[in-house]
This record gives sequence, structure tokens and C-alpha cells, in this order.
Amino acid sequence: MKHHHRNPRARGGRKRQPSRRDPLIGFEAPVTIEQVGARGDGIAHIQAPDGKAVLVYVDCVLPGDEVRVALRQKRGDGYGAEVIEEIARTGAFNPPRCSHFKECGGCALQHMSDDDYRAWKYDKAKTAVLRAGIDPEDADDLIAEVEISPPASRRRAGFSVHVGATGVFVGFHGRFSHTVLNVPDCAVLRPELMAFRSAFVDFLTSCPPDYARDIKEVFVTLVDNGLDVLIQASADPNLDMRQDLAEFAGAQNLARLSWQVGDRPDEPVAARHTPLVSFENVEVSIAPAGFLQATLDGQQSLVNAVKQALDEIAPRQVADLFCGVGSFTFALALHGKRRSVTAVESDPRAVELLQYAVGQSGSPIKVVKRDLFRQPLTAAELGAFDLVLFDPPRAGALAQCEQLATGGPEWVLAVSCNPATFTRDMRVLRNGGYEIQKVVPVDQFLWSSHLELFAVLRRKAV
Ligand SMILES: C[S@@+](CC[C@H](N)C(=O)[O-])C[C@H]1O[C@@H](n2cnc3c(N)ncnc32)[C@H](O)[C@@H]1O
Repeated sequence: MKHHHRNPRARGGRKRQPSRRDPLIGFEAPVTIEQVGARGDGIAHIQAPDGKAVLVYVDCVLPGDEVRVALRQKRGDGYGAEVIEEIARTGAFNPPRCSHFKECGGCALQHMSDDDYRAWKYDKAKTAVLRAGIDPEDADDLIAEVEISPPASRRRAGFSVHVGATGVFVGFHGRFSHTVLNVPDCAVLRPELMAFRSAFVDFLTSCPPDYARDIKEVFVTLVDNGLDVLIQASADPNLDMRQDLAEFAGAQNLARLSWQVGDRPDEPVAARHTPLVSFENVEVSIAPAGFLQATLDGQQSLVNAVKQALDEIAPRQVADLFCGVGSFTFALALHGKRRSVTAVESDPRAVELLQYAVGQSGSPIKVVKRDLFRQPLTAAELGAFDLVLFDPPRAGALAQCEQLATGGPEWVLAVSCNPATFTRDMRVLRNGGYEIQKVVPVDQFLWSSHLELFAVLRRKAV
């Protein structure tokens, strides 16, 4: 076989230049923090040696703080900068709630006072609503108070794992780094997840390092009857490791422990009880690391908002799009008067598990497997419903919103985990004749920059 060696000069290309270090990396300057940006970091400007204003993003600071920073890396349109000296702290600074706040990449805003934090999340919702084209005078009337999940309430976590010469680490990545940090006093996770994390560190410490080193991540979900755990690894466990894991699952009373290599299907190593969650008293099983709302409080806030809308709208035929295993589906079908629901989802496992729960409970729900990005419900199909709820992944529901804009029903309920795609989708719906009647911000990722938004939309009468 002939090999073609590429010679850039032979083809008139330029000789590759040795990479040159950015002269601003390492540059130090005093700054006053102007505001907290969308990702939770402080935003300020410094003057570079050439006189140009340079945007810097600074962690763990508040507006008004005066600090001396060193530029560490290029970040977007500016530079990530580290505080090397605190000159004057003027912001209402809350003592961080865990010992690893400054190093850990998990939370960005623990140091804000509770009132400022609430106001910051509200502003995030308001920015999304204003960008959707709502008149600034109307925005505050539309947006409800932010519903914030309390500390120690997150019921799902993906811990990174590193087993090496320096020890065993099960936790989160450091800020802008690949280093895995142990997080023994994380303030956002449920105590059951914290106890698991610590037991898993002990387990990996006692394992032969050769087995333990294959483990890259562990996903833990607290369900109604225990913990459902999925280990992501680079190789299959051998017989000894399987035996050890089964014993560990027993000792920790896990509901299920599964193992997955890359994208291959996961396999149960210890299936002790079927992991169950309950929606409107209907038990549903989840797939390993399958989607659930991040906190029970957040799920309840969203479901309550859905129920309130049902009470006001009294629909008869409902579509629940991107339904997962049914966090909203059973409320839509069973709250108050029973009504028929068509629930649509692309993930085959979620479809199967929801279908099973529907069959067992005799709920008036039809489950459909369909890819709503490629094949959204068409305007003609949407004619069968008087209410559509959609709850897409972070990418949003553009294709579906385009169909809703041309032929959607009178009422739409939108749930979003990404304010940017929420804004885009709301614009499409508003251009199609919908009015946003209400927005409920729901914060399930305490002290992070994430926010969920629930919106009620109604088609304007023509
Ligand atoms: C944010 S989750 C919401 C799930 C559910 N509504 C809940 O609250 O539990 C988004 C869901 O959309 C599903 N999904 C992702 N891409 C999809 C697509 N192209 N078509 C249909 N469903 C999709 C995911 O599998 C996931 O279940």
C-alpha cells in the first residue's frame, strides 16, 4: 500500500511555526469586579501593557470586590484570572459551605449571600424572558419567585474517579482542570450520595490497583428504594472484581450496581431490587443513570406548576413530548379528572420502562417512541391535542416549536434546562402567535449557574 506523506512546503503551504506563548498569560493587575456573569464568575476589565482593555473572568468574587489577579488562560472573549491578593472585599460575602469550594468546579456561587443569590437567579430568568422579546415593563409580572432546592437535596451525581500513585479520588473536577478532587463535605448532595462516595473511596482503596484503575466515572441516583449505581470503566471487570463488587453492593444495600465499558450496553453486576421512583403513586423503574429531575424538590415544583396549569386549562387531550420515564406524564394523565396523554420519547429504554408502568397502572397514556428532533409532531398531528407539554434536553426543541408555531394547540407548557435555547424556542412560539403567560424559575443546581424554566403559553385569539 502506498503512503502519502504530506509535506506542507511541497504544496506551497507554510512551515509550521513553533507555538508562541500568549504574552498576557501570567500578567498581573488590580481590578474591581463589575458584575457576576452568566456562568457565575466575576467580570472585570484590566488594562494590558499595550493599553488595550482586556476582559477577565475571576472566580469566587462579588461585584465591588477589589482584588489583584493573574491571568491564567484564554477563556472565550477574555481571560480566566486567579485572585492572588484580596485588596478590599465589599460584596456581601457568605462563608463558603464546603471546604473545597475554591478548588472544586461544582459550585460557582456559594460565597453569595442568600438574597443576592436569589436575585441573581431571578435576573437570569428575566434576561431569558427579555431576550425572548418580552417588553421590559411586562417581564416582572410574568416571572414567579425562584423555587430553590435546599442544600443536601441533589439526588443524582456523576463522580469522576482517578486511581493513581497519589491515591484514590472520587469527586468532581477542579475549576478549569482535569484534576479529580475528593469532595468529602459537598454541601449540595443528598447524604446518601455522600455516604456512598466515601464507601466507594474505601472500596477502591482496598481493591487491587489494576482493577480500580479501569474505573473512570460512577453515576449514582437515589431512588425510592435505595441507590442505583453505574460504573463507567475502560475494561470489563474480571471474576474477582465482580465478586468484590457484589459484596460491596450488599454491604451498602444498593438497589442495583451496573458496569459499562464505553458506549457498550451496561450490564448489572448486582441487581438486588428493581430501582423504583413513584409518580402520582405509580411506580416506574429507571435505567442505569437514566434521566430524573436532579432534586425531588425541583421535580415537585415543576409538577405543581403543571398541575396548577391543568386546573386552569382543563385540557382533555394532552401530548407530553420528551417524556422520559414520566415525571410529568402521570400528573398530566391522573391529576384531578383523568385525561388521555400521548407521551413521546426517543430513548428506547425509557419508552419500555414507561410503557410497562403504564400497563401495570392502567393509566390512560399512549407511549410513542419517536425522535422529535428529526421527526417532530407535525402541525396536522398537533391538531389532536388541546395542550402540549415539552421538556427537551439542553439543545431545546426547535424543530418541534416550528411545528407548534404553525399548527399548535391553544395551550403549551414548556420546561427548559437551558435559558439560551429557551429564549430561542420562545421566540419561535411568539412569532407563531403564542403569548407567554407565566414563567416559573426552578433552581435544582444550587450555587451553580444552571436554571430551569417552566413557562405557560397561550395562542392569541385571531
Ligand atoms: C430533560 S429530559 C426530560 C425527561 C422527562 N420530561 C422528565 O422530566 O423526567 C429530556 C428527555 O428528552 C429525551 N430526548 C432527547 N433527545 C430526544 C429526541 N430527539 N426526541 C425525543 N426525545 C428525546 C431524553 O431521552 C430525555 O428523556
